[in-house]
Amino acid sequence: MSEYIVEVAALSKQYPSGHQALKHVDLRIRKGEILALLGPNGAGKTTLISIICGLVNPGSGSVQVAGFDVIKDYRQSRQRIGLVPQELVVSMFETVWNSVVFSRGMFGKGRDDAYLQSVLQSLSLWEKRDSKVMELSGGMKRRLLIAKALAHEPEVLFLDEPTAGVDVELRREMWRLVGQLRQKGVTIILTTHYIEEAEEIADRIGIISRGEVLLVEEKQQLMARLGQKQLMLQLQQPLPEVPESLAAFQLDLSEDGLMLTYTYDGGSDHNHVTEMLGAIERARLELKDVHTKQRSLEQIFVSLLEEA
Ligand SMILES: Nc1ncnc2c1ncn2[C@@H]1O[C@H](COP(=O)(O)OP(=O)(O)OP(=O)(O)O)[C@@H](O)[C@H]1O
Repeated sequence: MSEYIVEVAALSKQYPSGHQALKHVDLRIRKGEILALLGPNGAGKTTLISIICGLVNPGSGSVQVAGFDVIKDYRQSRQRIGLVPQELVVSMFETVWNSVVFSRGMFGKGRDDAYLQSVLQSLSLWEKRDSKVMELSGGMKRRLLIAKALAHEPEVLFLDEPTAGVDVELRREMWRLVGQLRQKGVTIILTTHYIEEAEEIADRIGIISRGEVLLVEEKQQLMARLGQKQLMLQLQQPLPEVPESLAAFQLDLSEDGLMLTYTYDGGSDHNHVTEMLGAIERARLELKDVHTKQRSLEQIFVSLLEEA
């Protein structure tokens, strides 16, 4: 058995308009991971997800889900996938309960009311089971989309911008659910414009720009490799300028003279923090407080896109 649940190889897609939305994309998604796909508007994320879910025809290349080709073995591969789309695609006159029953049936799964009840409960929709979709609030409709995507017990869940326009509380709730699903072994792929979210929740980060995958890397590794760190030293007494003996460390002195900042490479084993602190002591500078700051995923993302 392969350790990958989704395997995309040499995938290219040109829309009839002539727009090349994907260029030779290779991507392998591991069973049970949470992969966040980041990229600016129009980068090709939705196109990629739609091809994996069998909704858009690939131009060239191949896509397999659990070993099944998304074209040749469409039903087999699609059965394993739950998709939470960006936009609402639900009949407004249907009740909540009927719409999840329908979603389950669509993939040939036998009826299992106890399971569907647990899905609705985990999304705080059980009380609304007899309500029509049009009677739900916007946040509830979004949760219903997730319930529908989970109705047939998929192995892989795609969440395309799940938290766009969603309030903070619901967003928290969604991430809690994503965490629970992952514990059950569900693989989760999400696209988001909220990079702090990806930073918090993802195991790996993929960055897409102009139809190309720029990188796919473990989040921890990416943060360590590209995340500069800063050590900030708050002084007891203001300094008029950085002392000569500390020049080698290229410290930055704040305008009020009370803060020295040392910036170093967070991923390198060879930083000079210890030497710098020794030099501070020899210069007889008294410290009031010390704290560190790490460059965020958002800053890393922006600079990677600029480079590209
Ligand atoms: N059906 C279509 N016909 C022609 N061009 C399309 C079609 N769908 C998408 N595109 C184009 O393909 C490119 C990629 O779009 P896609 O929706 O995949 O991007 P995205 O990364 O999901 O963007 P966003 O973050 O805005 O959702 C865009 O330039 C878009 O205009």
